[in-house]
Amino acid sequence: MTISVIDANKRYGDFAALDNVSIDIPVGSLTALLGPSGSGKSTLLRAIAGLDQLDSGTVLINGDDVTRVSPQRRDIGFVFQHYAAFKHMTVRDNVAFGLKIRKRPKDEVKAKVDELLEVVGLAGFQTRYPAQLSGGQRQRMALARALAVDPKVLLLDEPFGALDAKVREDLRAWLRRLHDEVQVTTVLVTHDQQEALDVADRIAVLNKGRIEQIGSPADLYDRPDNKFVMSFLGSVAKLNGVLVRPHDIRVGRTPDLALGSAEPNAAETGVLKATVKRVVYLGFEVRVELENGATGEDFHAQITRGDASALGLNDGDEVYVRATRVPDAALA
Ligand SMILES: Nc1ncnc2c1ncn2[C@@H]1O[C@H](COP(=O)(O)OP(=O)(O)OP(=O)(O)O)[C@@H](O)[C@H]1O
Repeated sequence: MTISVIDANKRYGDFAALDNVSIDIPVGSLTALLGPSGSGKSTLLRAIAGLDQLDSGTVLINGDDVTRVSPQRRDIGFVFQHYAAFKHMTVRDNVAFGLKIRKRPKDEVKAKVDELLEVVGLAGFQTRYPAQLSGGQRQRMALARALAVDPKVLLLDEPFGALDAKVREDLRAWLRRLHDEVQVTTVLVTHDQQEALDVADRIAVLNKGRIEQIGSPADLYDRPDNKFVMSFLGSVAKLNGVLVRPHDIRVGRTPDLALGSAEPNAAETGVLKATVKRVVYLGFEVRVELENGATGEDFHAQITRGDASALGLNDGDEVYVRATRVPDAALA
């Protein structure tokens, strides 16, 4: 179901948690709300869920104005970072909860729960209690519970926030597959740009209660609208005041590395002197950690293994760098 938020405003005292926010979330998409702490992500999600009232603005779900409809009647599944499972209930009963209160027939409940536990990879865990699950398994149980009532919309507020990096990564991949399978319109709140790039097909970047940009991960990464989006989504280096991506930096032994190049924007940063501080081999790519000769600032360039071995870089070497590509936003 399409979700539209139109001109949403929410203030806490003088503070604008949402400042005239409008967003369309297409049916079946997995949209990430991404932004730093306090940017308004959870406030926007809670407004979509109906858990908080907006001061002004409208929320439409599939064209219906639900702005004043209670959360229970919005057909929404919700999962928070710290999911509160019913400790005294088994996994099966936790997942069945929403169906039971809707008084669905017993065999239907059992079939649905078994199917969902299969989908979330918890088949065989039916009779365990939440305390007997790992953190990642508990979050998957929470997702199964949210999906049990066939919500029109699934809202996830940092659902993997409390878990360690490896488990987060596994769950991200899993959520992506689940979403491809179930195709429920999903909105995920995260402050982790890697998570957003990894899992979402659309990302809305929030900053200070406003939406800076909405687009596909590739759009935001390659064609950011402004410096905030550029810096928030991916690493940047500052060369002569211009923001560039580390893989758009060329490293050479001599200053003439800029000559004879047809690459656009090459002149924007000019050629800078830098000192190699460390060379880190990351597999296919090599990260060259550098110190800007003019400003003393640290930055890094990401180059191929082939280029690195051709250059034969050592710590302490003096090199020259320049950008091969500068997004328009970096110059604005
Ligand atoms: N009930 C409240 N009373 C007062 N201020 C609030 C309340 N809820 C949220 N805020 C403020 O509104 C702003 C936005 O909060 P919100 O939770 O939406 O941010 P967020 O982007 O989700 O941040 P985080 O990633 O830290 O959860 C914050 O500055 C927060 O302090």
